[in-house]
Amino acid sequence: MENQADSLIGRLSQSSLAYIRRLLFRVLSVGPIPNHLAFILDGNRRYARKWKLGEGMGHRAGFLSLMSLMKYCCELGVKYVTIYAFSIDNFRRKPHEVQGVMDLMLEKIEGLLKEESIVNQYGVRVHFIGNLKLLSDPVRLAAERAMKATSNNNNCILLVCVAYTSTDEILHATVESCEDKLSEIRSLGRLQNGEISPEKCGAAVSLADVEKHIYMGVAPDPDILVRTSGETRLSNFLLWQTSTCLLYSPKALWPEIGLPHLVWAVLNFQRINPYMEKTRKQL
Ligand SMILES: CC(C)=CCC/C(C)=C/CC/C(C)=C/COP(=O)(O)OP(=O)(O)O
Repeated sequence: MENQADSLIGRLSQSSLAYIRRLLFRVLSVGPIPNHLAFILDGNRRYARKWKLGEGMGHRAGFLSLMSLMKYCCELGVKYVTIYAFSIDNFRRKPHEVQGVMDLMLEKIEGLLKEESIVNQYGVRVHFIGNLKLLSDPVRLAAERAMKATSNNNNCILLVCVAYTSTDEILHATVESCEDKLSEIRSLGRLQNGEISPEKCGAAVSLADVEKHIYMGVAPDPDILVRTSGETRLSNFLLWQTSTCLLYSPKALWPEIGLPHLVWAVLNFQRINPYMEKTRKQL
């Protein structure tokens, strides 16, 4: 009886919170809503140390925050959410730590495919972005399955950057653009002696060619980049895409991030949006 009463109170408080959130989002929607939010999930290990949790528990708590935030973003009408889940440099961490994050990732990607997951409840399409060849077979295959299974969802798009760094992304896009250009030149029969200098090929490559091959080409540039734990570095994340975006670095560790941070970020975006629009037009 007591348990039933507890769960009824729990459900009621959940639904009143959801109601207050809807009202809040309606007020926020009077102003412009960002189309794309990007997050650097910093501070998971520090959170585990702060609360004397076991190793890996910080990343687990971080995943829960990610799911709540994803839900709020969908409710608010944000179309794209990008997260820096694992950088190429993170592979240099202690092997058991890398393994811990990869095991968690595999478990959570499989969880995303379940019917009751936020991805399915909110119609989220998932993209994995980065040098996916660097992932172990089970993680890469799970990522591919998730991309395929959610490919018809179009309410909101979650871009998970794994085995990603911006410099690797730019290098990869540049090489592919040069290869494209080379085969284009070859097919037009413009090669006299079968050789072309790298300088000539490079000169023929345009900005649009590179952007066609950039991993993040599936999304517009972010409007806001949030890095938690008070750090103000970009750490090789979305360098190509953040020239005009608002940066916000709350003191909260990633597992502590919540609705107030999202609301604050959106209010700041709304305050500077007229100026940002002008800068974008001048580019
Ligand atoms: C399926 C899916 C999307 C899973 C995501 C799982 C998740 C929360 C990954 C975060 C991994 C990571 C290296 C975060 C950075 O915190 P940190 O370890 O650098 O912590 P610190 O800043 O305190 O050192």
